[in-house]
Amino acid sequence: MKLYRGLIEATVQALQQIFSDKQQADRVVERLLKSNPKWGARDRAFLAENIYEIVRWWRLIKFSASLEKVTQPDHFWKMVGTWQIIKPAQLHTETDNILPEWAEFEEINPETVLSRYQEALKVRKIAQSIPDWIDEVGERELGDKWEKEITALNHQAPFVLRVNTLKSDLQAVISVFGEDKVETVPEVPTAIILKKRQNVFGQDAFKRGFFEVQDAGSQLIPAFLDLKPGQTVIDACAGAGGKTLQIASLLENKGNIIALDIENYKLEELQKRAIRNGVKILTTGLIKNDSTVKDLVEKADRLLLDVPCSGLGVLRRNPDTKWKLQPTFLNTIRNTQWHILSTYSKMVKRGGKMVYATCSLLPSESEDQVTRFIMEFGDRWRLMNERRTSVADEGYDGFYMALLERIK
Ligand SMILES: C[S@@+](CC[C@H](N)C(=O)[O-])C[C@H]1O[C@@H](n2cnc3c(N)ncnc32)[C@H](O)[C@@H]1O
Repeated sequence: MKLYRGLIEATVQALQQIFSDKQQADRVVERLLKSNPKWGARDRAFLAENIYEIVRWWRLIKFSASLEKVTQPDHFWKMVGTWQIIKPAQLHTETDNILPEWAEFEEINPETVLSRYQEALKVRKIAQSIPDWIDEVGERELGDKWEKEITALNHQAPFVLRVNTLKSDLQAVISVFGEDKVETVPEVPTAIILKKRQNVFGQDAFKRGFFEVQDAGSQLIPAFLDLKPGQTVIDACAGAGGKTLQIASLLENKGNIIALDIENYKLEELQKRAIRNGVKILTTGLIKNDSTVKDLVEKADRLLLDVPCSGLGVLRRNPDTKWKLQPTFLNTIRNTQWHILSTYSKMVKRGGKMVYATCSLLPSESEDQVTRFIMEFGDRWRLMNERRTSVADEGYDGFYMALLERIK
């Protein structure tokens, strides 16, 4: 595709906001597209993809561009120009890689770039474009599996919908897009993969609550809770409620859902989504201190702990996480996860069940936390089932889920 100056300027600006101003990539892209409604579908797709791919391959591009740091506007231009040169090889596309004769690209020598790129491919952490410390943690915790997972995490994620069975059904949502435009997922009966990315949020079917956007692997987590209509379910880290809404579907709108979080704006968003989804059994509660949890001791038939985590399992969707995560955050978040697991679990009734889930590939945030829990509380709890989804082998995002039963 011919490079249009306006689009490349917008790309440079967006990257400055992400890397210099530390803004979230998805928000930057969303704002950029909203503030330029006249751009056509092709330009919008080019921009979003170009920005995400540059963020994903930042370290590889920086090496190919022979840049030590990227702080000044000319560095950002060099990064964007360098990406256009290596993009066909990196993404196996047929796009040409000849740069326009713009002053900002004058100093880029394509031959040097391509030779540096070949060198980069020999070193995993540069070829896979990850910080040293993430490569080290990944290898230490996952061993041989790390390389194939991180390789898979560097591909664009599929675009997946969850059919809201409170308002619609699989066939009806498929017909909104057309049989030939979608794929289904045998293991996940409410998941539909759109073969081509598109803006679904303007669709009438979305506004009427027939579907939500949710990865198929994520849809396995509420299903893991072994839900029955009529139960009281607490979703203790509900966020904006992707999984809460699915829980309501699985309960067939019968019973009670109490959705908690420490961030009020997320619960407000959940309430809006719940109205769109036709959810009638939801109460939300802001966790301000331990008393919220104390008031709910032994109230839940089912508890979902979709705990905050490193997000390393969803790097395909949030590639900027690689650059924003700090090693110290891992320790802090493991402590938070342990606090949530060891204290929030008291909200489950005797005979009730809970699911502990993360979107991390790391056992230290997942399996190890559950092992510690069973070691400390094994007289009251038993581990019933555990599942890890593989990005490389199954194509889902990388989730961990454990189903535990309170026996006493
Ligand atoms: C992985 S996200 C949840 C995603 C959500 N369940 C969904 O499906 O969309 C983790 C959530 O935990 C919340 N959180 C962080 N610390 C918490 C705490 N101590 N207690 C409860 N929620 C917490 C965060 O605000 C965040 O919304």
